[in-house]
Amino acid sequence: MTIIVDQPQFENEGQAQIPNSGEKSELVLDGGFCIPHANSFGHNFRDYDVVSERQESVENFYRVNHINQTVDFVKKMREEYEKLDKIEMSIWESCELLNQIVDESDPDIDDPQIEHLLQTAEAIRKDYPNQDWLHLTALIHDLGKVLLHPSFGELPQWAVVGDTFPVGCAFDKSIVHSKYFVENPDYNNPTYNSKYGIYSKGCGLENVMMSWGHDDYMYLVAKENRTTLPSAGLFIIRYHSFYALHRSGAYTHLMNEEDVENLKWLKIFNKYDLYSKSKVRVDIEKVKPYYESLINKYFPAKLRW
Ligand SMILES: O[C@H]1[C@H](O)[C@@H](O)[C@H](O)[C@@H](O)[C@H]1O
Ligand SMILES: [Fe+2]
Ligand SMILES: [Fe+2]
Repeated sequence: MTIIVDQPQFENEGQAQIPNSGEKSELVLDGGFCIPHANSFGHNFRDYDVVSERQESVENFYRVNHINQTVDFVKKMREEYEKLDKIEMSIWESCELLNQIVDESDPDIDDPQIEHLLQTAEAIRKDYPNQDWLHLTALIHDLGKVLLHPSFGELPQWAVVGDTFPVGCAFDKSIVHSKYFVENPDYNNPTYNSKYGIYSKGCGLENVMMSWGHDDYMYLVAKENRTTLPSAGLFIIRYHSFYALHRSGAYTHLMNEEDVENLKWLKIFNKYDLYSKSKVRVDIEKVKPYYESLINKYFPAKLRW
């Protein structure tokens, strides 16, 4: 299959690997996908400053998030959730659980999350029909938001949703509402507030501690339950909220070669994650058998969470 790249920043970076087939081919971005002009509230996507009914609460969300996401907090969360001792549940069951949850950080959507999962997955499936791992990645990318549910410790919104960023090195200006980092205890700590902080050039994102939330948690669940998804799928799950990297190009000095390859897929995925958010409903019962077959292919029947 030969498809063409239409995004300039990829032009000189060589060709991207199709993880499942092992063959090299060119990638099409937006394989026909139409990017809408406005979100479901009639505003631009990811406009965090426009006056809207959600602006104030979203800004307040980021204030609390930026103050509390510290190196110590992330270490504690990783230790707690690595145990995977909360519940046993299938992927589909967790999709249904997510239906009760609304994300307070998102200026573009206030629908139940299962709509967003299916809208993303169906949109990407249409443009990349042969990449079934990408369809499943889209379906599960936000499942880590179950952390908001009482069975998972009912974490506060600031510890589950919103954009993510590295802790242990300087907070970048491109992070949404970055002014609130001045109140973060790590902000004035010389060990943590330089460009590299506790990291080194090209150390690889897997060695970087990200702010704790649904991305890192779902990555952990998928990996520890031995998913057979390719590394690009796991990368998308783990870094899809890292807008400072995939949108603004910050923190690239921490990436290694594998990150550079995987980032190409994340950039493709992001278009569907962001711009498929709409009021158009997907017929869940109709598409369920297809996604169940993918879940069986890439995951065990029950997962430890
Ligand atoms: O508010 C949204 C939402 O929480 C998404 O799930 C996350 O991936 C985005 O990065 C964030 O901006
Ligand atoms: Fe997300
Ligand atoms: Fe999402």
